[in-house]
Amino acid sequence: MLRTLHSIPALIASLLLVLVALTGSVLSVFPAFERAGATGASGVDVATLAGRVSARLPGVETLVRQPSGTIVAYHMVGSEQRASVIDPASGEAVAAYRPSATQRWLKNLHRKLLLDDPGRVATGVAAAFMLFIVLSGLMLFARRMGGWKLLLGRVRGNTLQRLHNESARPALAGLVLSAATGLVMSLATFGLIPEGGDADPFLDLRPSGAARMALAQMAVLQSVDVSRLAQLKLASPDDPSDVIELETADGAGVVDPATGTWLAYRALDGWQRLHATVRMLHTGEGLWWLGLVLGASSLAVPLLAATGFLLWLRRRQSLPRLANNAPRRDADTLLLIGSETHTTWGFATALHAALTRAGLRVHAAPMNDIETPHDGVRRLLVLTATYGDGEAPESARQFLPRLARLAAGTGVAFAVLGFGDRQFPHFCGYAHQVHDALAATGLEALGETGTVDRQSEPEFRQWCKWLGETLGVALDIRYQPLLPRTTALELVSRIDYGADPQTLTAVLRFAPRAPARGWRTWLGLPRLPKFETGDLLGVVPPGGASPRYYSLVSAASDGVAEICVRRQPGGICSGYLTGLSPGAAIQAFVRPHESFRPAAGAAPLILIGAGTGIGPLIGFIRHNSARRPMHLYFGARSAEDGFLYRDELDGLVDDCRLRTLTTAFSRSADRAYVQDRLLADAGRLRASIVQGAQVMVCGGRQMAEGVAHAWDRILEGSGLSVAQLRTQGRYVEDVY
Ligand SMILES: Cc1cc2nc3c(=O)[nH]c(=O)nc-3n(C[C@H](O)[C@H](O)[C@H](O)COP(=O)(O)O)c2cc1C
Repeated sequence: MLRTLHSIPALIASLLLVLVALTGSVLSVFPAFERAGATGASGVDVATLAGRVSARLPGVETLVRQPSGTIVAYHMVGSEQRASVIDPASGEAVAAYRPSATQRWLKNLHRKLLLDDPGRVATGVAAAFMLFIVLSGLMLFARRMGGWKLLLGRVRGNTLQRLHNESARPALAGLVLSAATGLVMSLATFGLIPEGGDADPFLDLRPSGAARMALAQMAVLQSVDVSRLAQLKLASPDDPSDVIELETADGAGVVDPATGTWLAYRALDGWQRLHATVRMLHTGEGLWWLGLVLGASSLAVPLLAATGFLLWLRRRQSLPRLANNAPRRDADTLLLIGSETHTTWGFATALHAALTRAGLRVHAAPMNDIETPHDGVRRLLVLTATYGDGEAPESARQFLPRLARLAAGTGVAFAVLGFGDRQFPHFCGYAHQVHDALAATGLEALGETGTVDRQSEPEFRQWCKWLGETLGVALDIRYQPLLPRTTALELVSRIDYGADPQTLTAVLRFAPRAPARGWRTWLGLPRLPKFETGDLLGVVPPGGASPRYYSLVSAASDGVAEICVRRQPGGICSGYLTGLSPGAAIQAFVRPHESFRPAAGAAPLILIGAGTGIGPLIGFIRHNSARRPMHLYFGARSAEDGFLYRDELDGLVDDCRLRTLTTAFSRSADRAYVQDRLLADAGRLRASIVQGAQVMVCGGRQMAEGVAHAWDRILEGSGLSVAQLRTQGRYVEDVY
């Protein structure tokens, strides 16, 4: 709900917001410029200034201090009124005062869209929208990050999500301030909040005598520093009954020209002070640096509007259209889905179709729509993703609070399948919470919570198989992940490792397949898709339905797509790839894997891999032209069997791209695993981590679990843990 509310106004108001924000950004620069050009008047009191100016400009009527500090005198020359910029040190007019026409035009555009009241209303509404969007966006962002305390943590998600959130974060405070102060100013314009200063005007005040005191001698004027001056209107020389009017940052009053003392004075009331402060905070007039900060924040608005719109569009497009969704009242099975970026819906759709084909009446709905199941419901199936720090995704946010209010169910069995990512400390944490909460209401659990890591299709199928067996129905799952457009790649070289042809490992290098002829060849096309080392190459074997993913060793800038593939017994895709000869072509696509990249900076990298897991790690080392300290722990069967990239690694050590290479061979006399090598180097590794090192692990799940366990031992007593490092993005894995 919040998300929808958050997107729709963003869509409607985005153009208006962008216009108001951009004009605000440009306007924010003026106070800084004016401030730079203003002649300083610090330490001078108003009496001295007025004395100096009246000596130099006998026809002076009014002195005005601009928020930038510039003093402007309005004075008569003959019968003509002029405005001049004054040098406070001498009282001399140094230039004619000409306010910028561009600035005035921009202000009109910013405040009222060059219209009158309708424009003012529109910009007022825009300010209110902006405030709403920024505050609701902030709440969503905090939830996604796992709480307010983690607001400054590492932003995760795809490129678009990260671009949106990372550009929003530094701009948020500035945008809240701009929008809130803009809103207050608009409300005041339309009289919806008081402006203050309602007291009666000063009327009929007369000088106490005919003789006038010299301005420089007047006590009241002496007591006001020029930096507090707003306006000083002098008494007319031709009218003996005229008085002096003085407005300062603190109040306004009338000064007796005969004595230089107050005839009347009134300090600003609370509302006037509030509006003065709000105006200063909004415009930066009088606080130029804040103006620049707010202007810079507003620059983020077009980017946020564009990325927010694209994210909203993506979410809409990925919403499923469920065929044959049974009405809730007829259903015997409830299928509840907790999802944020909708991939879980793809799995739910396949399960829904299979259960329906098996003869069940299935009603699928977002988890937030939970209601007390009616009498005909026999089973409740929950498929949910996890976000933040083990928390609910958007469409499940209301689930647990609502469940707590529902009547305890009977005769309903339930099963929960979690979708998550093992790289997060609370893998499928929310699914586990849901399981426990359902069990606590007295429902019967069909089994333990199932989990699916990174949308793994085999793991999903395995759970469905278990579910089918448990329910006693045959489930024919026809899950079809939506595949991106594929590119034809041609195998240009291969190097084989391993003694046993059944389990050999091949390093395969592909280049984009050039069309036989045509304009694309002339233009130097085709090209490789964009990818970085560590991204995944998705390959669909001929006749296969779903892709297998291989970590990319190379980056697109290397001109080839290089992967390491181990032939798995019975593996369709690995068998297909390791059976290719140079010249053969495959269809492939790239899936970014942004969380598996070396962090920016020069901190050491500790790379740990076994078997084909060395692939992306050697890719990072190859690209280490800055000679950042990199240490590789590599595990294989033996120096003769499975020691991938052996010669190249020696070269990389000589070249200092790789500082240290530590090997662990599981089938040699000195039998060891990478974990053993890590534990042997515990002291050095702990020191490295304390200095900010990042750990990158790539390989099979068992190895990764053993390595994480070893690291927890290594970090004992350091005040750090693998879980903490993961949250900081300093312990990342590519596990299969
Ligand atoms: C910002 C963010 C936070 C995440 N937090 C977790 C987490 O704490 N635990 C977990 O197992 N998975 C986490 N994930 C992974 C998602 O749960 C996983 O990708 C899931 O398949 C997404 O499903 P959906 O597309 O239906 O929302 C997170 C993903 C993102 C983008």
